[in-house]
Amino acid sequence: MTRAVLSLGSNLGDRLAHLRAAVDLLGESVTAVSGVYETPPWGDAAQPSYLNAVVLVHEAGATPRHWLERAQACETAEGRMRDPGRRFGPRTLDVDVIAVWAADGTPVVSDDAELTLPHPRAHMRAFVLRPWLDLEPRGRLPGHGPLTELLDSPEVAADLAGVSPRPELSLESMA
Ligand SMILES: Nc1ncnc2c1ncn2[C@@H]1O[C@H](COP(=O)(O)OP(=O)(O)OP(=O)(O)O)[C@@H](O)[C@H]1O
Ligand SMILES: Nc1nc2c(c(=O)[nH]1)N=C(CO)CN2
Repeated sequence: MTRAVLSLGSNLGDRLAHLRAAVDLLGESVTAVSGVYETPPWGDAAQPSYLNAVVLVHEAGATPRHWLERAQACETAEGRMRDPGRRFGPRTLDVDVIAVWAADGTPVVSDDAELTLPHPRAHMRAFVLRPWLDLEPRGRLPGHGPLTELLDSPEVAADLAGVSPRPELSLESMA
């Protein structure tokens, strides 16, 4: 069994439908789905706001690369286009692999550019940490510490002020 945290984001088209499609495609691997949050764009301000959520996934024998492939399959299914000139630009669906744990609970650490684990920018992103906190109030980002402490850091706390719950947009029924 490997366990992973995946983040979902969308700021183009029917944002909620893209998030729902990801939960649907991940299917029975999904064990928990966070609330949906409206979040200001991070890293590239000139774009629409995002809807973000986090899912927990489990699957017997799944490798870290399996989770990357599942994430990328979701993005492809939702028509994700890459603009090489705009690293943090708008997208129909972004699915990032935030962290993966081996069967014995050990976090996977990787500096491979194809799959860096934990995700190298997750600790700076209120749009990842806040939805994850819904699911694991005592959660820890491997190598960085408790979610609560990361959310309290000045940089993340400033972004957190702009992160708004959208309870009317639940993904829960999709799990
Ligand atoms: N933990 C990870 N999760 C997802 N992709 C990763 C990860 N580590 C490395 N990558 C690689 O990053 C590449 C770019 O991914 P992508 O276009 O989704 O980045 P991005 O979403 O624009 O930026 P960010 O990763 O900061 O959210 C992918 O081809 C993938 O191989
Ligand atoms: N609020 C928010 N900002 C982002 C997001 C995202 O999912 N949410 N994803 C990005 C991809 O690198 C860049 N910026």
